[in-house]
Amino acid sequence: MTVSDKPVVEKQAAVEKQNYRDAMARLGSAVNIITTDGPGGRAGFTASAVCSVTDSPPTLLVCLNRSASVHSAFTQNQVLCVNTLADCHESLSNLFGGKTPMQQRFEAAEWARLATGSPVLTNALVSFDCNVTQITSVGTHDILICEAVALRRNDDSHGLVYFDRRYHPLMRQTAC
Ligand SMILES: NC(=O)C1=CN([C@@H]2O[C@H](COP(=O)(O)OP(=O)(O)OC[C@H]3O[C@@H](n4cnc5c(N)ncnc54)[C@H](O)[C@@H]3O)[C@@H](O)[C@H]2O)C=CC1
Ligand SMILES: Cc1cc2nc3c(=O)[nH]c(=O)nc-3n(C[C@H](O)[C@H](O)[C@H](O)COP(=O)(O)O)c2cc1C
Repeated sequence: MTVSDKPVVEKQAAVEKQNYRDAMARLGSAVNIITTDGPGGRAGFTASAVCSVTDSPPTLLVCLNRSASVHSAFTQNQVLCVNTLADCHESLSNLFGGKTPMQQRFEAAEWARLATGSPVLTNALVSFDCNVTQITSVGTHDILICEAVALRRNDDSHGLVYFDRRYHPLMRQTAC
């Protein structure tokens, strides 16, 4: 039997936007509510485009569409909190991912503050309170490079994954 070691690749002149989104929908990711407060006002939005960059200094990145209504608040304030959602937060994620007025988004949950003054979701799986240290534009989005200055964890919560355009609970292994 002959086994080809070459993967099957569909040749295309260019990757269409819709094909790209359909492909990206197959990458499962954590869901986060990114918040800010300061001179630019209080704001928050749902984001799956969040990634760890380096632990020295502790740095993550957040991709934010420049056409989002929250964009100017984040670039003016230069601080943000990444609140990673737990399995109970599906409706909160939809609220912060839609066209809902800002006050209505924040009224739906309880918030605290850590070092930067950005709203910290009290029952988030984990919260990273950050200073925005660099902003780089790529295509439609700004990549916000963020240095964590305070952390808060809820070690008993289960996780939430966004995969195939739906939310899925991710259960923590419990001792038995
Ligand atoms: N990175 C982003 O800006 C993301 C934006 N969204 C927005 O949330 C809404 C619902 O999304 P879905 O139900 O997942 O269906 P969808 O078909 O719009 O997106 C499928 C996947 O493509 C990627 N994606 C979507 N819009 C993108 C954008 N403007 N820039 C870069 N990547 C993008 C994401 O990985 C997303 O999970 C849409 O309006 C979408 O634009 C969702 C996920 C990520
Ligand atoms: C599951 C999910 C993930 C999302 N991820 C991102 C993201 O990573 N970056 C982004 O700019 N927008 C993302 N969005 C879209 C924003 O949440 C949405 O555009 C934001 O609420 C701004 O909307 P507004 O202009 O009505 O305020 C996502 C939406 C959903 C539902």
